Amino acid sequence: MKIPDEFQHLTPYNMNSYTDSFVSGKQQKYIELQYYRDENSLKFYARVLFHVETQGAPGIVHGGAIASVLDETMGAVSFLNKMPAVTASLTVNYHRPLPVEKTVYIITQVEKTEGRKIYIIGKMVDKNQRLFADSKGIFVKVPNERIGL
Ligand SMILES: CCCCCCCCCCCCCCCC(=O)SCCNC(=O)CCNC(=O)[C@H](O)C(C)(C)COP(=O)(O)OP(=O)(O)OC[C@H]1O[C@@H](n2cnc3c(N)ncnc32)[C@H](O)[C@@H]1OP(=O)(O)O
Repeated sequence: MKIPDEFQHLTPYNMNSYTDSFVSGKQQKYIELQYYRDENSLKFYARVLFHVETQGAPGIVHGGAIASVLDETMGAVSFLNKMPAVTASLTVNYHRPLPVEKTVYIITQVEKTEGRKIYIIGKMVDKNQRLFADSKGIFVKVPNERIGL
């Protein structure tokens, strides 16, 4: 199935359930973000629109903004799979410049786990399946109380 069709079958995540995040919280006005869950898979999804305030070079979304959203969407997939974890390492490949004010879609998934390590991958594409960035990271499971749960 292709994005964004795939999103039509997903459950929108209640964005008011946690509103303190720098990336998705209520204080953040420059990135429009909606998360989605798929009850039947280990994937997590986001629809994202970066406003002009997130630009680095004129008209182009700052790579750090892209990395932040990928990081959180990757972290969220581990939480939702009941593996609270923190980012230990994150690699982002930027395949083409992302214009501001353009809607893109993120899919993240757990690739494998090894002890406390969770290997997570992500990708960001537009509605035509053009790849803007992809990512991989190692997240390390930590006790709930370490992250305020
Ligand atoms: C719920 C949905 C809501 C949706 C809506 C709201 C979302 C709401 C937010 C939710 C999602 C958060 C999304 C953002 C996620 C962050 O941004 S987390 C913040 C940034 N990251 C951090 O602060 C982590 C800082 N680092 C640390 O705390 C510690 O170094 C670590 C990573 C816990 C590891 O320390 P440790 O516990 O002492 O463990 P250690 O024995 O050193 O390592 C364990 C294993 O990991 C490996 N490892 C450690 N570091 C590395 C590394 N850098 N590279 C590779 N391997 C490593 C070790 O080699 C070891 O491997 P094994 O020997 O077991 O094979």
